[in-house]
Amino acid sequence: MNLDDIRKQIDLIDQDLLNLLSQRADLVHEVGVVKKRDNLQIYAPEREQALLDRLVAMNQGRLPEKSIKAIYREIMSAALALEDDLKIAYLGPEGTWTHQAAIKKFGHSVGYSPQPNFSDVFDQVARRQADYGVVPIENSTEGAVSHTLDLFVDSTLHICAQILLRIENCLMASIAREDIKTLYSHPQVFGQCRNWILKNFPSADLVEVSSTTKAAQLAKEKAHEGAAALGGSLAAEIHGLTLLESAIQDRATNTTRFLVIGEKTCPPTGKDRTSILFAINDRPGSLVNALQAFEHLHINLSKIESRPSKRKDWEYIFHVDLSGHCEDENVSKALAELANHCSMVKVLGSYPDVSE
Ligand SMILES: O=C(O)C(=O)C[C@]1(C(=O)O)C=C[C@@H](O)C=C1
Repeated sequence: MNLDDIRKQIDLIDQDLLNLLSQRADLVHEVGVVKKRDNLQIYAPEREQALLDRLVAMNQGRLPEKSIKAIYREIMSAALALEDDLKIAYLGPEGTWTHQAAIKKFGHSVGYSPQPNFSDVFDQVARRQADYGVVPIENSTEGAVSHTLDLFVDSTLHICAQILLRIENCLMASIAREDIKTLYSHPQVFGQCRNWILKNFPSADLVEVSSTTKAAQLAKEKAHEGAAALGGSLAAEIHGLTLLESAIQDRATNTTRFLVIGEKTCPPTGKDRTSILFAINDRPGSLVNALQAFEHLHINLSKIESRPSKRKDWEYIFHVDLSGHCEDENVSKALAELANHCSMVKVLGSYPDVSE
């Protein structure tokens, strides 16, 4: 077959695909009407997960899993935009890793609202100026994002999904490498690239700023002072900087886990993760006793962080992630047992335990 003949066949298939997508859009519109009538959440992570799992399992063609997921991410993004004028708040400005995580989850058809800091992301969702928010919670090299953990303590919002994003940091500048005197970046990124900085720029000044996009902007504006930035390649693209070195993070697999926050949590999917926080009574053995609730019910704990309560010196709040959904029988029993040892227990949410 010659090229023209093959392209004619592709055109016919695209016509069919578009017709099918339009039929899907009509049904999605109906879903939106029902959800609004019944006051249900527009974004349904449990349904998205089930749909993706089913498509990947039934795929017998040439398309790799990654491509099927990327295509359907955008189909469902278009669906979300058709159902409602969805707005997602994230730590801006445009081009930050949080922005990229948000796009990975919600696609390109929904609206985005960059915020200057984490508390404003929480605030926008709480005041219904945004439908959902995206915030980083931990990095595989640098650990917890403590500011996010602290914001959950007084918030009424819930976690409804998680996003895992591989973070590849770069050195970017509009000057030559040998002229660099100052490095700008977000503190988390400095932490992720600590060994590389010590080896390559042991005497450079390190200046912490609120985001990697801001760092790129400053590298541009202060180029004459020897400024460069560390961050993602999108930040370099936005501010027209040259990538002088890529993949400078100390661990190749460097990954950040982000959370989607909204008014409600997510229904069970069969493979879920639950995030809780609690404060224990100040007595010997309290923490051990509290955690034994999970051992008794064979529940795996994947993470524990402690943060100062900020109410009383040397009093702590513990943040724990566990396998299972808060509606699962063993998890709800463990949470009830936990409450006997604590002055406060709060379930932040249960959500699909995706590994990408
Ligand atoms: O099934 C739903 O609840 C929908 O809103 C439809 C749909 C889809 O495109 O399939 C879109 C958005 C939701 O997050 C999940 C699925």
